[in-house]
Amino acid sequence: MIELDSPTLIIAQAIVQWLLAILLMAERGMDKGTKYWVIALFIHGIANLLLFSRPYLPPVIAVIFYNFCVTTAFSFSYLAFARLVGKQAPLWLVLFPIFVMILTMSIYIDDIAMRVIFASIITGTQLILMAFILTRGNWYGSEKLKGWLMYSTGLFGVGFIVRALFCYVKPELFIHLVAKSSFQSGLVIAGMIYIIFSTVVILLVRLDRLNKELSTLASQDSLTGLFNRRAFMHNATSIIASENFPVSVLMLDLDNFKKINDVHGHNVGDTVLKLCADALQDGLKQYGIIGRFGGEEFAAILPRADSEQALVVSEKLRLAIETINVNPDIRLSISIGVATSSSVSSIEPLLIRADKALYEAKSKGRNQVIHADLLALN
Ligand SMILES: Nc1nc2c(ncn2[C@@H]2O[C@H](COP(=O)(O)OP(=O)(O)OP(=O)(O)O)[C@@H](O)[C@H]2O)c(=O)[nH]1
Repeated sequence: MIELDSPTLIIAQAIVQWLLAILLMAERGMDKGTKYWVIALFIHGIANLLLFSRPYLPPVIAVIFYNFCVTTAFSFSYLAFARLVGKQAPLWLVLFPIFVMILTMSIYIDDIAMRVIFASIITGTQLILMAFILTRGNWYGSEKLKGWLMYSTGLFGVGFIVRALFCYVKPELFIHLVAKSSFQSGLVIAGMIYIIFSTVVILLVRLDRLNKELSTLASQDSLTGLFNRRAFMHNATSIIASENFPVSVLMLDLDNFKKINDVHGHNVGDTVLKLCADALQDGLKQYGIIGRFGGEEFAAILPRADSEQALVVSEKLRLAIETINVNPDIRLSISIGVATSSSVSSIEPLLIRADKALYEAKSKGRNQVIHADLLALN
């Protein structure tokens, strides 16, 4: 039967680290942060293998190369954590601990207590820096997960610093304690739990980020960056459901856009669409939301805007399009149909009325704003 003594656990930890690394590598399109974490796991595994084989290895490999592996693995872990919050770690912060570790291990190759003190200070500092970097930048994921990852990493870091102090004050007691298998086994098990936990957190954060990217892609018009029809309808429905009355809806359509495509080409047409979308969004920012319905047609909803206010905003938008200067041969204009209501239960009737008003604006010569209420009067 396999006993849970520390050498067995150390090998088990190496296997867990390599398995986790292989599992992460199976993911398609690994991002940089995950790559760094995979490298860290692999190197940590090598370090554990060296620790396991320590009695059979020459001191240079058993001590110096082992500690080099540990520090390098934590440097890569730091890089991975920095990426989790969208930051890039400075190179010196990655290389400096490795340099100090090799130097101190070489100097104190025959002094186990000093080796433990320096190795613990370096590892502890690296872990504390890993916890600290999580407080910077932007975290995409649950705050609870961030808290757990930050505190467990920081706690491990502080644990290593305490270990250094303990070893400095009572080296003989410390070495006796470390040699005791149950204490050592406990440390290895805690390390293993931490590694599995942090790998899961890294995966969950990545999943969260991918989800956010997907939902942005699903709601955005790829050319203009405005809401697409589906997302606009969803948002407009929420605005109406919250009874932000009176509510006004605008249907907006660029005039003679086909001519721009025909004369200047599709690429210029695309540029015009982007410029117009930016101008419309800019002009509407504080009043409501806008979406691209397709082609050169847009729709906007203005919560808590009566007819008068909607007409003022629409006129502002019409003028904004007129002043766009793509090139001297292109004169832009837009026709806008407006509809207002104080008690609708869905956006569809408003869209139909605004569309009728837009049709009227087009047939009356374009480049104008017409409110649906005027149609009813005629
Ligand atoms: N460049 C570009 N053109 C597009 C895009 N989507 C639709 N179009 C073009 O937009 C043009 C719309 O033409 P029409 O519906 O006749 O409208 P119009 O020329 O603006 O005329 P009015 O609306 O009556 O003023 C068509 O030529 C479409 O090919 C796009 O994403 N990019």
